[in-house]
Formats: sequence, structure tokens, C-alpha cells
Amino acid sequence: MTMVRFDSVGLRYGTDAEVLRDLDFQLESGGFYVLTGPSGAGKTSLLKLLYLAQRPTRGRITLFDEDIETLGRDGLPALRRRIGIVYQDFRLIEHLSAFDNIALPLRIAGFGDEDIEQPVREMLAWVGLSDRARAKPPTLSGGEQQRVAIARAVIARPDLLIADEPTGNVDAEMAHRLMHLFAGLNKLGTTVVLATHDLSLVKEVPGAVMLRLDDGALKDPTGGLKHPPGRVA
Ligand SMILES: Nc1ncnc2c1ncn2[C@@H]1O[C@H](COP(=O)(O)OP(=O)(O)OP(=O)(O)O)[C@@H](O)[C@H]1O
Repeated sequence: MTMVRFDSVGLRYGTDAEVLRDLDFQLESGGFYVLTGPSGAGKTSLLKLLYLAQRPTRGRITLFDEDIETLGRDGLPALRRRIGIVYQDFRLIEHLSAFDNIALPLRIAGFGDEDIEQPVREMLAWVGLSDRARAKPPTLSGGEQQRVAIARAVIARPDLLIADEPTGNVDAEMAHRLMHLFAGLNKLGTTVVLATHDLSLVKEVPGAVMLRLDDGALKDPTGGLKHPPGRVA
């Protein structure tokens, strides 16, 4: 089943040249996709299109079988709730503890305290932060904040997980552990798209499909896309 489909998608900011162009591809449900490419190639911009923070300036994006262009305002929040996002700059809520940041998606989904405690404790343990549950983000290191952001993104078992450089602030051992967490989530059915400079991470997930952005155009070096981009170099 296709989860994401891009047809002739382009994106420009203001009147600048297009930062993404001629994007034609499909992502299948249950896939694990690793987006790579040099700094400035457009990785974050592509992820923003995926998590609906940015509209394309041309072309069509279909997500969960919905054409996002024709989707009314009311439809967007429902779609977004199916997506877990790890932002490059974390975007934690500063006045909430690590525990409460991670609990947020469950609270928004209407779970009561009695149903929240255990899954949040498990997530804290998974990311190695059980002893930092009550700490607020400004008192956490960059790597710790990143792990809170990851825990928050995955706790509600999203259909689609989108992560922008999710191991950029942690050491090699923690990066390995986090990739293991993403791979486990993927095995449970979550489609994963993560952007990274660190190509060694691709090897950690057998079957991961590598997508390479170069100067705004997409390539498919591992040949895993069902409908690869038309302009493979
Ligand atoms: N909000 C914006 N307004 C104008 N230009 C932008 C904006 N966001 C990104 N750009 C430009 O778009 C291009 C692609 O940026 P983007 O952040 O998507 O690349 P990236 O591959 O994620 O880079 P990095 O690996 O350094 O995070 C860059 O030239 C950048 O300057």
C-alpha cells in the first residue's frame, strides 16, 4: 500500500529558485527510508512537505490516500495526528518535564493519567532517561533533549515517523540504540523516514531504502523505490 505519493512536486521559498524540483516518487507503507544529501540539499524542506508544515509550490502530494491540496482545514489535524515528528531543533516545551513532554501525544489523544504513567516510564527507560523524568528541557543536554523528542514522537505509535537528524547530538552507542528503536517500531508497522548525514546508520537497518537529495532533486541509489524518480543520474 502506498503511504506517500509525490507527483511533479516543486518547492520554492518566496521568489528564490526552487529548492526542491521534479519530485516524483512513492513511499510504501511499512518501509524504512533514509534521506541523505549534503547540507542545503533540501532534506528538511522535503520532510516539512511530508509533515504538512509546508505546501508545495507545484505538483501534488498524496498522504494516507488524501490529496493534501483539496483537504480542508478540518482534515489536516487528523492527518497530523498519524505522524510522529522529531524536529532538528527538538521543539520541546520548556516548562514541562521530560515526562510530561513525552506524555503529550497521549494526553492529546485523550488518555488519562492512569494509562499514561507506564508507557511514558517505558519510553524513558528505552531512551536511557529514567533518572531524568522530572528534569525540564533547559537543564538537559542536547543529546538528552533529542532523546526526549524521539520518545515524544514515537510514544503514540504513529503510522508515519519523520525524523530530522535524530542522532545528530548523541554518541555512536546511543545512535545505534536509537536506530534499533526505530527499526523495532518499523517492524511493528510504522513507516519511517529519517534524514541524516550519517550513512553508517543506513547499514543498521536491513532493507532500508536510501533516498539521496542533490541540489533539490531526488535519487534512489539503493533502488528501493517502487516508482523511482525520473532523473536518476
Ligand atoms: N524558510 C526558508 N526560507 C528561505 N529559504 C529557505 C528556508 N528554509 C530553507 N531554505 C533554503 O532551502 C535550501 C534547502 O534547505 P534545507 O534546510 O531544506 O536543506 P537541508 O538539506 O535540510 O540542510 P541541512 O542538512 O544543513 O539541514 C537552502 O538553500 C536553504 O537556505
